[in-house]
Amino acid sequence: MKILELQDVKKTYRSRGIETQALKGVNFSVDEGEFIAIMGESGSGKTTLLNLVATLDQPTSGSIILEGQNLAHLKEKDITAFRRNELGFVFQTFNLLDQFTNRDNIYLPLVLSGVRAEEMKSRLAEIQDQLMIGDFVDKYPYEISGGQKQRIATARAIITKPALLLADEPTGSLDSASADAIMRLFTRINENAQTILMVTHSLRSASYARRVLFIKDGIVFHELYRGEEDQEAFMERIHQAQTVLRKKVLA
Ligand SMILES: Nc1ncnc2c1ncn2[C@@H]1O[C@H](COP(=O)(O)OP(=O)(O)OP(=O)(O)O)[C@@H](O)[C@H]1O
Repeated sequence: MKILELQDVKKTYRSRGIETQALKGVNFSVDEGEFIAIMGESGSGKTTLLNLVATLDQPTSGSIILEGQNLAHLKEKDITAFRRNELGFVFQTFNLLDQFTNRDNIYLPLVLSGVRAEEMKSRLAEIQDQLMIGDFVDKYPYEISGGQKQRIATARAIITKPALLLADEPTGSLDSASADAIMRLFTRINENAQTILMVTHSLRSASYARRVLFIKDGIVFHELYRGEEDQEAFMERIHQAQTVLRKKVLA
């Protein structure tokens, strides 16, 4: 079953009389239960793509079909409900609220959905150790580092058990041990049938995915499936593909 389909998606930004074509016709689909990494150089359109799927912005043309629903045909209130019930996000900016403790930031989406306090506690307990957030979960966001904020933001995104998890550079601010811990957690989430779409610059993080999409100048340029390969072999293949693709562009 397809959870997501993009058909000829284009996005042009217009600001101060300047037009930037960030996406020039993106086509791909995602089956339920996939774990996909999106790679591409800075400015290639990765965040734009994720924001469109996250329903935070609309394409200039083309269709985005999420769980069988064309987003362009949904009313704003249905989109809000959809976002809350089906999607989880980890943004580059984290979007944590400084007036709440980290714990309350993590609980916030559950509070909004009316989940009981006991249930919130037990859900946090399931992920707290792997995210290594126990020591600062009762501090405030302004009291912790960028990498620690990233892990709190990740906890908030996954605590609702979203059908589709969208993550923009979820390991961007982390050392390699913390990055590996997050990627192992993503793998566990994915094994529980949740779908993941993750933007990353990290070869190592990408090698945890089952498929890698390469985006270049606003289009999907290439893709790799992991198949039966182990992570090391897949990482090597992603690296080779990157090198070849870069050369092709320069040639
Ligand atoms: N709000 C905006 N207004 C105008 N142009 C924008 C806006 N957001 C992004 N762009 C432009 O669209 C293009 C794609 O940007 P995007 O942020 O999607 O790239 P990216 O691949 O995520 O880059 P990075 O890896 O650096 O985060 C870039 O040329 C960027 O300058």
